[in-house]
Amino acid sequence: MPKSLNIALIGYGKMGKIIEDIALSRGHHIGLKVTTSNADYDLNDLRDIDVAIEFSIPEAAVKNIKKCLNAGVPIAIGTTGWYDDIDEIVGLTKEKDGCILPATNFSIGVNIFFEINRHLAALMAKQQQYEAMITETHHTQKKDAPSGTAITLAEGIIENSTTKDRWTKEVAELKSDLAIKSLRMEDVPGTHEIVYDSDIDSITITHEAKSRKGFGLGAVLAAEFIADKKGVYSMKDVLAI
Ligand SMILES: NC(=O)C1=CN([C@@H]2O[C@H](COP(=O)(O)OP(=O)(O)OC[C@H]3O[C@@H](n4cnc5c(N)ncnc54)[C@H](OP(=O)(O)O)[C@@H]3O)[C@@H](O)[C@H]2O)C=CC1
Ligand SMILES: O=C(O)C1=N[C@H](C(=O)O)C[C@H](O)C1
Repeated sequence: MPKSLNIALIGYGKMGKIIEDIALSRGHHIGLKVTTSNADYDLNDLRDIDVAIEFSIPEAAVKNIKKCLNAGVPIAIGTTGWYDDIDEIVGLTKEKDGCILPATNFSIGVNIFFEINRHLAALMAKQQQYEAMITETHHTQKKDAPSGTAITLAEGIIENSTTKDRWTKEVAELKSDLAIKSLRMEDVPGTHEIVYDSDIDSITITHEAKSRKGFGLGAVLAAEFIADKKGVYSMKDVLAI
């Protein structure tokens, strides 16, 4: 068992509640829960906190991350849809000698899927008869589209591709565009599919979350990993992949 931690759950919705159960089952304590009712919490509320786990809303994530950095509390960040500000947050982390671990997806399976995606994209770089497309499907309450995971998958393809140089929503207008299609359906925790299609055949790889438990477990593993660290980490560090 890891050292028992006093954890702040910043965002206590669908994910926050699952993370609470997993954290308690691993011997941790929840010292602070933040929702809209106490979103104005301050540095004093973070005083005895060992590590924070942030699963809130895209508009609130940056403010929450800054509060943790100013309080010297390491933070694992699950919220998606705020990544335009990542450079500022990485800069602030260095300036404050703080610790962050952002992940568009904390599940172990998805992080293995990210590696498979990069490898497949590198193989496909020489096979230009195949056209790539990403589809993500999520529950109807999801606020952002495309999903953070789909954007990470797209970045993995673009880095390894000789033809794709940007991702686009829904349709590829140019040959150099990689389309991400977003579907919303009742109760789907998160499914990501990449299709390489040609006139002759198609290759599809899919990750389908059966519940939110995998995201929650990964977030707690990440919090345990960063609790005594400084710097900028990813799930690759946690899983040593
Ligand atoms: N990285 C990953 O592995 C995963 C990421 N996510 C992402 O995590 C985020 C949260 O998902 P989910 O739990 O499903 O969402 P929910 O809508 O179920 O929960 C959001 C929570 O954030 C709270 N909140 C709202 N405003 C603030 C604020 N200013 N400060 C702190 N908390 C606030 C809400 O409060 P109230 O209860 O009062 O409304 C609620 O408790 C999303 O961005 C989602 O995309 C989701 C799953 C996995
Ligand atoms: O909002 C969600 O639910 C999820 N969000 C993350 C994302 O945007 O990729 C991760 C997961 O797919 C569930």
